[in-house]
Amino acid sequence: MADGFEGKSPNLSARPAAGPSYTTDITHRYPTFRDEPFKTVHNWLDGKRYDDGAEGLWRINDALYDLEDFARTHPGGAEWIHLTKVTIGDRAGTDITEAFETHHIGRRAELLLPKFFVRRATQPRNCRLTFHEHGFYRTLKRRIREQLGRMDPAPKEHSRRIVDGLLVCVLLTACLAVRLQSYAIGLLCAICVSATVIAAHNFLHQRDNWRMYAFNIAFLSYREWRVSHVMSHHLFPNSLLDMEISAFEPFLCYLPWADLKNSFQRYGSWFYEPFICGSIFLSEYLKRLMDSFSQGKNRFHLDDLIPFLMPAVMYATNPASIGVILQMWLFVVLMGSFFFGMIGLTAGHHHPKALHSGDLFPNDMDFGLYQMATIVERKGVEGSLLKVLTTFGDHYLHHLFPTLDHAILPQLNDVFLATCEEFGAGKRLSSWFSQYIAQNLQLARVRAKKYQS
Ligand code: HEM
Repeated sequence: MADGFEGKSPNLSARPAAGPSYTTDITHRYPTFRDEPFKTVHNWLDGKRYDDGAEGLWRINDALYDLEDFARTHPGGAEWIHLTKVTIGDRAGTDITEAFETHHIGRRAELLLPKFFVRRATQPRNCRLTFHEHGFYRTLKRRIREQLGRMDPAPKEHSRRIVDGLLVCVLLTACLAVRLQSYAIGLLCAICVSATVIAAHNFLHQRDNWRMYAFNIAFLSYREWRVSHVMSHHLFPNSLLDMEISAFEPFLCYLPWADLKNSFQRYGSWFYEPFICGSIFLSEYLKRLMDSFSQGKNRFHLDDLIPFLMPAVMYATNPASIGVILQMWLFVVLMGSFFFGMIGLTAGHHHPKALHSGDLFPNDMDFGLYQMATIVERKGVEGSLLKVLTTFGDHYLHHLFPTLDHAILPQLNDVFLATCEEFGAGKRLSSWFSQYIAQNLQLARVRAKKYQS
């Protein structure tokens, strides 16, 4: 099927004909559970298991593996492996090809893999993206691997110091804001909260480490983001599988599908979007609460207590009334969420020049070239690690190799740009202001475009 979907799908009658070698999304099947009212990570994982049909095992390319016993000793942490397998009815197992390819730059994982081989898969992969040996992604990965051997790892320490410093700033400004009952300092605290959460995101991509918990400071969960951001958004950006698109629907509709958004959604969203941004932190927590009650399964972990660290410190250091503390805390969380949302939604994907599901692109696109086509990077932060870390900067390289610390990415830039040139893939950059305008234009866009390399 070239331009339609197997299984459930929306009305695509308004789409231009794709033709035999073009497609409008990277998967064959319309993602199961995508349109459930609660866009939870558990629904996403269940839907992916159902659609991947990995025959009860883990799939990588066209082979099936049993990683049950390996999970405990996986150097990146057991969670990654556990998240990707749980059975649902007679469909089970997950295709982890993209996760495996992007999370292991060295050859250790690849050499270990045959130990867990069970059998060849009987069905083709649901995802159309390819990893050919001499294609863009694998070529770049080989060159990055060589470059990593020559690289200076010392700057990684700067990333750690930045997150530590930001955490201290959050707690200090939170206490001061309550003591002086100053909403101006509260606003400063909110900026620090947003910066801390974004900088901590660098660490949730890596092997388990304590700084990933800083991501939970204001109600988000590093564990859930390992699904909605790492496994969904990073691996399948701007596609139907991207939770950072589906989670905002029907309020913010970034896909250019005329039949899925009315004029109010296209243009009204320009005005109500800031309120949606302000509600991201709290609504994620509420969603987990409601999911726990409705499914009768506890979705909470000990680290979900981390958001209460801020009010606890406010209370411990101030004689102010509980009412004042609660008001200030709520203000900081709402404003922190607003900054986080505005920075995140304009970081690099929602731009009319970026490829989205519904646009036309080649059927067997290289994974790396697809990633390149879905990004328009915000310029103006390069050269400052603090700015890069706190604004989702260096978006191209980070998307392609998410486990690499942002601090070392500049050392890989030359090899990256040379490989891009060789494969005719250009970096696209845009200013903060034009990125904001472009994001609104993308909300309004309904006309599909054709991919051009
Ligand atoms: C869902 C799939 C998987 C994910 C998301 C994942 C994720 C990760 C992460 C985040 C790291 C740490 C990388 C770093 O901080 O540099 C890692 C390391 C590693 N993983 Fe995985 N992994 C997956 C599957 C596998 C499989 C199937 C194997 C092998 C059978 C494997 C073997 C390894 C090895 C050997 C390392 C250490 C890499 C090194 O030292 O070079 N992983 N993985």
